[in-house]
Amino acid sequence: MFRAVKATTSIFARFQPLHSPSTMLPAATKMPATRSRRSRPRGPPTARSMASAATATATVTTAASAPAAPARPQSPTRNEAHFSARRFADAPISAASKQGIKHEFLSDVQEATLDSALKGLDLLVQAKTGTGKTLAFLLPAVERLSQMELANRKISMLVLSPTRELALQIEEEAQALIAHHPFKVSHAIGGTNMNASAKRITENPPRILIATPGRLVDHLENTHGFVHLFSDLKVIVYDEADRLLDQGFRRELDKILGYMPDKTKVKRQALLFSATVSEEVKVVAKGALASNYKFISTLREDEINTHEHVPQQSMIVPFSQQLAATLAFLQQDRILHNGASKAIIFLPTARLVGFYYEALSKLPKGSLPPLYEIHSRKSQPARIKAADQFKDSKEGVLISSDVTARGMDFPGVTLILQPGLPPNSEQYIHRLGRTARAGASGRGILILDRDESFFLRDRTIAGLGITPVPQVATPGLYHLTDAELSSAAAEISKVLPLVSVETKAQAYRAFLGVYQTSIKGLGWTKSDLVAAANTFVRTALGWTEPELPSIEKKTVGKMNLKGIPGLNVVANTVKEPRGPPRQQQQQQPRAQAQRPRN
Ligand SMILES: Nc1ncnc2c1ncn2[C@@H]1O[C@H](COP(=O)(O)OP(=O)(O)OP(=O)(O)O)[C@@H](O)[C@H]1O
Repeated sequence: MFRAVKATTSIFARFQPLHSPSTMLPAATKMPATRSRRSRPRGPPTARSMASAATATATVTTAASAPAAPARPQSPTRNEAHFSARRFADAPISAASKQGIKHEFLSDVQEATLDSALKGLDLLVQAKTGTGKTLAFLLPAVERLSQMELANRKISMLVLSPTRELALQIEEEAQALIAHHPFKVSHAIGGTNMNASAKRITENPPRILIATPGRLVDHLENTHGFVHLFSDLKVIVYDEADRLLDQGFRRELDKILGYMPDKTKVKRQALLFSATVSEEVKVVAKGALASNYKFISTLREDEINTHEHVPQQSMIVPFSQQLAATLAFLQQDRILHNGASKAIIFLPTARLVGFYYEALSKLPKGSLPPLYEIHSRKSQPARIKAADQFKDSKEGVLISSDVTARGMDFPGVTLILQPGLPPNSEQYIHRLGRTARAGASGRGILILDRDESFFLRDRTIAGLGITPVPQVATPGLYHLTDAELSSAAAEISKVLPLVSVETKAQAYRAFLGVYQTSIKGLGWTKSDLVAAANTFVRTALGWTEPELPSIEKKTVGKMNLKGIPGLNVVANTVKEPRGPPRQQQQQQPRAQAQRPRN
């Protein structure tokens, strides 16, 4: 088993104040600088890490309108670079692939897997978020295809992705890699026109297909000739393998594999990659792997978890103040990264994303960087547009559900905010992994109500070194004084009346739906849940109507809250509201069917 030995020095110097503030607000701050190329024990900074370091070294001046300045993080981070000393130029790969790769050194996971993958072995691979797993599976697979006799007009490589955005991102990376190969790549993802993708794929079959499971099953079952395209499949990749193998996708995966050629007749390679691979996943994964498969982890023996190198903090505030705390941290991040603050706020459901987005958009113009919103209730073109705009933005705030929590590579993200209970420790880690990618730095803050604080005692989470957000300015940490929280709360109280009643009602129902799945951990009874939601709607969402938002009888039943007093239960509407098209629902995992959509 490969276990990489990593450089222990940070590629970033500590945050250093340039000079003291001459006013109440600090004047300027120097952000982390990269170590000189000479002093790097391993590969040099890449274009991307250079770019993010350049951003990070910008001098920071506070805006006049900004709140009291945060203490400058003195970077307790030991943000390691995950690059090996092996150059792509020296790797046993084709000139065509070399031309398509823009990096100089292989990352640790690329180095650790290349030789085994080139031999055609099945692999189960675990490596930290943002360390180049995509190229680690694309490169050897493309190399092997380039040396094989391939049947004409067949798909030779299938990459499965749990989300549409990730599928498109993988396609883009594959496109760059194969630019000098005689291969084509295409996608099959939900939320797009089924007939158009059927035509595109069957009329001109790509050598590589990137697909989300739901849409792929749809094509296999309904598109004439589709199954036949896979009769010579050579490689199947499961990106975010643990997610694909969990209950939510199990049925789709079984169907997909049922349509693929018999492995004993057509030999194919399986590559399973993720940042989180639990012992249970290892057991389930065996079903997708040959018996002589290799498990490769680039985590060191002493690394208890995947992301402890990103400084993380937690803040306990009542539900009613979580939005205000979120705003205060966004403002601090803006001061710290003058003109280059890129934050993501992760929320557990589409409706709560909608509420945060609407509320924050009502703040006076210029209060925050541009806001973007992504969740499953947005149309696919709107999701793609928001993801692209946030990727390309110099500064911005993305408010998102978990549809972007895995795999998405948004450059230069400085802060991950997680208000409210994350679904589980794996999801916390993947969300956090949207920052500090490819050797860059970044931070995370988890904002919990006291009742949600049990999450911090989860075995994995407890091992991550999460430190509390101090209530006084403290070097090296984001902080939140009572005055700052009150000031943000005052700003929020002005915008809540501007948020639509429907948005608030939907967020209220989403709260009930999400928290009912965690009442055991929260130590709540069903009555406690209803009481918490009823307080939440008035204090956090600013609901001022005399009657609470209504909930249909059938929804109450689905939430297991029948007979619990305190809800405004109404009869079911006669006609079922029309759901989104079938393919748009396919990423909704079955195991979470009781939870509201994300
Ligand atoms: N050898 C390399 N040198 C420098 N940068 C690299 C290298 N390989 C990949 N990258 C860049 O690192 C970033 C993260 O890569 P990628 O998205 O593949 O990470 P990942 O490990 O799959 O992350 P996640 O676990 O979040 O899915 C991308 O911007 C990619 O272009």
